[in-house]
Amino acid sequence: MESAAPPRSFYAPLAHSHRLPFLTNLPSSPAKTHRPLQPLIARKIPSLSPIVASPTEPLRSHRTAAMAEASIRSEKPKHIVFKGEEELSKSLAKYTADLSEKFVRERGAFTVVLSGGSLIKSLRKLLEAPFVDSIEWARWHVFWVDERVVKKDHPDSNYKLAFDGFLSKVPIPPGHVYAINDALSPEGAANDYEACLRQLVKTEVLELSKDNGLPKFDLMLLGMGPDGHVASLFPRHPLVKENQRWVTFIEDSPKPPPQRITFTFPVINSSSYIAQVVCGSNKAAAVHNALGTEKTSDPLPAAMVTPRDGELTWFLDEAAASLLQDKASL
Ligand SMILES: O=C(O)[C@H](O)[C@@H](O)[C@H](O)[C@H](O)COP(=O)(O)O
Repeated sequence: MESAAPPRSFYAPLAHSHRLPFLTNLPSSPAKTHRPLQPLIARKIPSLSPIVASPTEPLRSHRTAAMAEASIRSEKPKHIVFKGEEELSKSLAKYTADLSEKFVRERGAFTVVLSGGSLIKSLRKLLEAPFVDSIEWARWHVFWVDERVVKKDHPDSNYKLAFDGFLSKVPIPPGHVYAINDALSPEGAANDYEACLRQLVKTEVLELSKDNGLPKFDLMLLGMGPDGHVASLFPRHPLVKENQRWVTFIEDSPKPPPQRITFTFPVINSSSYIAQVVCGSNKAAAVHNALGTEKTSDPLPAAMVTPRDGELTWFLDEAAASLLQDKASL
């Protein structure tokens, strides 16, 4: 039995009680957004297994056309439940490092898409041994699945969140960190970001899916809001149906701030690997709803994450998984 969809609004206005110090030297151009703080470390890690506790095939490459077109899933995606966020973050680091090693070996680059929110904190184990020393950071290319249209030094900026908590601590080349142009309107920033992606296809940093001509990111790291939104694609918002644009914009986001840009579902679902990282009891109802297999005409955005030819894994803590039937934790 499915739980009812969570109520429409979970979002009280944000209190900006403690503004963080302004960052300096953060140009608007996507080509130069980030300063590496450490020398490059390029030692390869030995071959590692694809992921812990993998109950299904590592990569679902033989999905039927009908399955690929489905807007809601017809099978239960892989999910892993951890006792707590600490255990989850260790596994997420290994999962990410393994995929980094795989894609760097296979094609010399690793395209990683970040979201905002608590995900960034859950990436902290990548900053520790053995991962910090073994990952080929110079081969990483970092994108955002969604971004708030604010200046890069604003406390609401997903770029700032990721820079302060993660990117400033690893030697990813500045030109490989693709932040939005924060001088533009939401529409302008979405157009600019899409143009940036199209340019990266030309230079072969980004691959295209052979079957649908959309960019195929190696790894997308998604969070989920308590209302079941992913990226800036919110329940019952028309943008969840956008299927022409790669990147679009929203000016009435129910979660503040209202102006954002976001990848669309066709692009999200063209990824090779997607990790849906969710912690906390306030998300249990949405997790239960999204991981259900019953078809509904009004699926939560989180249930619309259905990679066409890739692998989706949910990383859950016990609290987020508390309403699931099969919630044995690692
Ligand atoms: O910019 C944003 O608002 C995020 O990208 C958003 O999609 C986030 O990932 C979820 O709201 C989960 O956030 P929490 O993990 O903080 O709940």
